Amino acid sequence: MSAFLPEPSFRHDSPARLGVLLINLGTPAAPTARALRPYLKQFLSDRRVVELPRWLWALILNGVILNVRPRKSAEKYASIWTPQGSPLLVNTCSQAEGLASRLAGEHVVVEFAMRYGQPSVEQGVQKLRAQGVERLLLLPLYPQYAASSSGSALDAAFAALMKLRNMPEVRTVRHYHDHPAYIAALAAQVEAHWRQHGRGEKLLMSFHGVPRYTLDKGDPYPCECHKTGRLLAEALGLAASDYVVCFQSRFGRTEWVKPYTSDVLRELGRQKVGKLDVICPGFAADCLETLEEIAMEGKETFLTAGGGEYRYIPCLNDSAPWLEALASICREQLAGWRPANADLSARKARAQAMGAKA
Ligand SMILES: C=CC1=C(C)c2cc3[nH]c(cc4nc(cc5[nH]c(cc1n2)c(C)c5CCC(=O)O)C(CCC(=O)O)=C4C)c(C)c3C=C
Ligand SMILES: [Fe+2]
Ligand SMILES: [Fe+2]
Repeated sequence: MSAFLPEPSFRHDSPARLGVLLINLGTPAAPTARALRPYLKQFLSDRRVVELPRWLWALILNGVILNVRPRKSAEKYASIWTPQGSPLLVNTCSQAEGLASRLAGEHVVVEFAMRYGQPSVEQGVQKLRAQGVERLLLLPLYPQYAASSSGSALDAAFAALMKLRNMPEVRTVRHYHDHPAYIAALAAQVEAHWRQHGRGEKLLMSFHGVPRYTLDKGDPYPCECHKTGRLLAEALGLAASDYVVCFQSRFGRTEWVKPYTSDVLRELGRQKVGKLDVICPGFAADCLETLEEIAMEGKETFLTAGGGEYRYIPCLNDSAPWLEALASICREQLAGWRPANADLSARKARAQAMGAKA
């Protein structure tokens, strides 16, 4: 039997179609310990995510984490689950729909996939191939590059491509942390919040953390987070003392990049900050880490420490400025591929002209 997947039967002489695959992290199928276990096993077995020696990590993961964490995480997921499902899945799906409708007139098809869980990256690649996509843009939805997020998403896409006999041409967006359209969409999100609720005393920007050793080994992630923070502050006209960049979601016992969001929230509470605005610029879509850890737990930490009002600003989700930004990021990458399409339309026009003569 062939090692390669059968090719979909589309016409090879039709115009080369462009495709975009949006890739996000993934989410369990249900907010239950039963669904969390395989999801966490897949996620935490990724060697891009945990870099401990394999044998040691297998002992810790199977012996401790997978016996304890699924139940605890399931409770957290249950607190944010919507009637349509996991917020991350719902938001990513509507981003894909919004992007597809913006690019539909440009012969570009869009699918989304999840690095862990469903719909898988392999399914995403196959769906695009089945629609005749010969030029494929891979777009991990993480604005800042980390080996454990964007790197791993691209690994999964390349692994899926390895199984194809007839590979498409491929481009990747490895990050967009300083893209003007992304920064403008974030600024628009904060400004809309300010218009509704008034301006807070400080803007806290919380990014997902990574282990400190990844920075020491050359991962650019924390630097990209700081750059996003600085550019957003500039776009909003904030002074250095008006905002703070910090890192959330610490996992395990090793040191992660600092300052930790929980420590900063406690400190700002102690300082009796009256109105704190909180945004998570590193998450394109609201999810467990933003809705539970930041909007709920973070609020409690701040208020318990003596803080005043805690105002969580939603992620970009399917806001119009963000979908426009996403479409621009795609168009820039797809641009170099267009001349070939133009050739094809010229060929089509010639064929039509010849048809008209006949
Ligand atoms: C084990 C270490 C982890 C690293 C490294 C890590 C990096 C990382 N993660 C995201 C984005 C998300 N992570 C989410 C959940 C989540 N993250 C970890 C661990 C690491 N992440 C765990 C164990 C979990 C599962 C939930 C839990 O049990 O607490 C999510 C939310 C998913 C959802 O369904 O809502 C996102 C998004 C980035 C961007 C990143 C590196 C920069
Ligand atoms: Fe994570
Ligand atoms: Fe978390």
